[in-house]
Amino acid sequence: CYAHSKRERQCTEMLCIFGTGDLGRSLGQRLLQSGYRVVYGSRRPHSCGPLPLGAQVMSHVAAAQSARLIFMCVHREHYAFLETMTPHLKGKVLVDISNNLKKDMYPEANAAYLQRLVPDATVVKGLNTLSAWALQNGLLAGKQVFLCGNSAEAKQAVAEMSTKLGLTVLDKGSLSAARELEDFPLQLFPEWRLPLRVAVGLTAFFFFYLLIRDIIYAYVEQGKDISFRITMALGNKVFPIVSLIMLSLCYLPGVIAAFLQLYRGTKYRRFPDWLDRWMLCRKQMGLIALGFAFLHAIYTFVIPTRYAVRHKLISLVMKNNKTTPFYFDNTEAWAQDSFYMLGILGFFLYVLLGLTSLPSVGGSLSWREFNFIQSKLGHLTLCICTSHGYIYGWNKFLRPSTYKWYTPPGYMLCLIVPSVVLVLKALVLLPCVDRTLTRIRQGWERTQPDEEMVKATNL
Ligand SMILES: NC(=O)C1=CN([C@@H]2O[C@H](COP(=O)(O)OP(=O)(O)OC[C@H]3O[C@@H](n4cnc5c(N)ncnc54)[C@H](OP(=O)(O)O)[C@@H]3O)[C@@H](O)[C@H]2O)C=CC1
Ligand SMILES: [Cu+2]
Repeated sequence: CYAHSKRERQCTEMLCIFGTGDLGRSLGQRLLQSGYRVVYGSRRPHSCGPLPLGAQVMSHVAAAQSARLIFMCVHREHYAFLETMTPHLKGKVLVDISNNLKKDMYPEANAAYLQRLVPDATVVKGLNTLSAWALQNGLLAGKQVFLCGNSAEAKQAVAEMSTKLGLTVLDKGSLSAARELEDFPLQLFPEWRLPLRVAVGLTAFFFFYLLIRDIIYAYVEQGKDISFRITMALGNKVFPIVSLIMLSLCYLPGVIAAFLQLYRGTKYRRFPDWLDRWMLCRKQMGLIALGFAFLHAIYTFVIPTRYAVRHKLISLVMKNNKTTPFYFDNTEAWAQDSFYMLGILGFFLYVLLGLTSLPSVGGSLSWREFNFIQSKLGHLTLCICTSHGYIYGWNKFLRPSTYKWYTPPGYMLCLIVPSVVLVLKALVLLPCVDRTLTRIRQGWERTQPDEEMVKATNL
């Protein structure tokens, strides 16, 4: 290659791929499209099937000699063949892309094993979160890949190549991180696990609670069979309750963290693990809350078409027609209309929050805009939805016409949790508290002159 500028030289750089399987072929095709030259190392260079146009194929040894960067697109089980050719791999950079089928399948990470087999080469672990499918279909733009390795220079070479393919590279440090990297593709929604468990737990709890309280109790006590309510009415109680609690749980760790920082007077100490984990799944909590709010909205829309509700309304009107005239009650109108108004507003804000949590939308906002929407509007949403809940409770249990001697504890719970969050948030927003917190978050104690230093310089 006689190109002069560094750029041109890179463009025609020769890269080597060991293995002509799915991943090898897709990666080679992608590299060729990005302007690299590609040579394959194969056990059977003459019968390895169709390869991307423009790629060469040779024996492993010959291929290794014509490039410095070698991608290992071979399963770990077959690495042993490298042992016989270690002299030809001296000084080469071996990129280990391999994955395993299970966690902890082998005592050491694949990359560590490779390094042990070929001690004179430099191993870089990475790109293993890519798939042959994504490579082939060009779904790479902005996708994040991880690298780790002991040689900064080798990592740099792989990172440059990855950037050229349109990938975003994240350096995970030395080769000892290989294990972690190999576990990434085996993860199953890790950040969704906790929120989903909480949601399922809450749903189950409130479902059975309401089943016993509303339906079984009515049957046992009054002999009334209202089991049809399981289908709609029960769900439309469970969903808003779970939604509201999940939304509060999404904002609770934020205020706890603020109080912890206030208490400690510093932001330089790590949060306890449980709080860390909780903070990391706030987005998922919020999205699940949005899902339940959606269900609640849909269930509410069909109420007027429900047989039981129509029947109740019609008999009410007939009863009123016969006896007393049907008065228009202003208080009633206020109670009902403000209940719906808050519900609609709350739901609208909910959706807005959900939209801005999408990476494509959130990414286009400035930090301040994002923070404004997620924190200020988020707490406003919580406030509106909680008020919606309070008015519901007032209509249902406390108004003179509907008065019941007690409010069900399950219902209270769904109001207590968000109320606590809101009160705590209000405390944090008090000017004096807010000022202290801002100072802590700006790391003010680090900017204070160190007393010892002052003394020393005075001396
Ligand atoms: N497929 C994918 O989407 C991804 C795969 N990976 C990893 O890439 C590696 C390759 O995967 P994939 O391409 O799907 O696998 P394939 O089975 O499709 O290809 C493996 C290739 O390895 C070579 N090979 C097989 N046996 C031996 C042996 N005994 N000695 C030397 N070479 C051998 C063969 O090439 P030849 O006949 O030319 O020698 C074969 O084509 C794996 O470690 C996998 O974990 C990582 C991320 C995604
Ligand atoms: Cu509602």
